[in-house]
Amino acid sequence: MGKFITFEGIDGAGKSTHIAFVSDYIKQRGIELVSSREPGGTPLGEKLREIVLHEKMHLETEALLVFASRREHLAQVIEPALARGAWVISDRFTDSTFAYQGGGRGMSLAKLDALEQWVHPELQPDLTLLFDVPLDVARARLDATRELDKFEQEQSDFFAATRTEYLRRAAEFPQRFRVIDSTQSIAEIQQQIAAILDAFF
Ligand SMILES: Nc1ncnc2c1ncn2[C@@H]1O[C@H](COP(=O)(O)OP(=O)(O)OP(=O)(O)O)[C@@H](O)[C@H]1O
Ligand SMILES: Cc1cn([C@H]2C[C@H](O)[C@@H](COP(=O)(O)O)O2)c(=O)[nH]c1=O
Repeated sequence: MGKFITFEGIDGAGKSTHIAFVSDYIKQRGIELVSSREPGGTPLGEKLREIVLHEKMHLETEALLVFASRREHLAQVIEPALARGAWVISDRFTDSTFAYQGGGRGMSLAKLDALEQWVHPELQPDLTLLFDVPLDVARARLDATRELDKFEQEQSDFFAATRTEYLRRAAEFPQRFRVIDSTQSIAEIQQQIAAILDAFF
């Protein structure tokens, strides 16, 4: 069985910046690696991603769509890869749903727990890297770089609640979460990630 590593954080925290570094670090060990993302990761999931990131909808519709994308992602990509011994890294997974739809939008965590139990009762990431930054730092990074999607246009109270839920989950599941202070330089963060991975191999 392979290992499953997830990347999490509020928009602009910097998680995508470090995926190539982690990918290279793992591949250097001769390990087969599958790199993916959510929502998305499959042709159907990418169509759902477009809808989730750009259409307004009821918060529970949003949660159901991200879990639908995840079900397909698990069936088509994650589970077969892990079963053949490959490692999988995913830019976001279920912690994002708890943080964004639960924390940010205020959806019942009990309903999200039920969806998680339905969609992946057995599977949890082996390691979750949570990139944590104050909201103003994340916002400044996003404003400097790109056109903002539906979530990125949310106000600071949404991201404050999202970040709080992430940190709550990190405290709840300390065995798999590693919280990275993402205000550090990219080089410092990579050093920290390398130490985390060295301990994990
Ligand atoms: N530690 C850092 N110091 C300075 N700038 C950074 C740092 N990390 C990332 N950035 C810059 O911030 C911007 C956003 O980074 P990135 O796209 O990795 O964020 P993200 O958390 O993946 O966002 P999203 O979830 O919205 O995709 C990029 O321009 C990136 O170069
Ligand atoms: C998996 C997942 C994602 N989201 C949100 C979080 C982000 O704003 C976008 C994905 O964009 P990224 O820049 O590629 O990280 O989708 C969500 O609200 N719920 C989820 O479960």
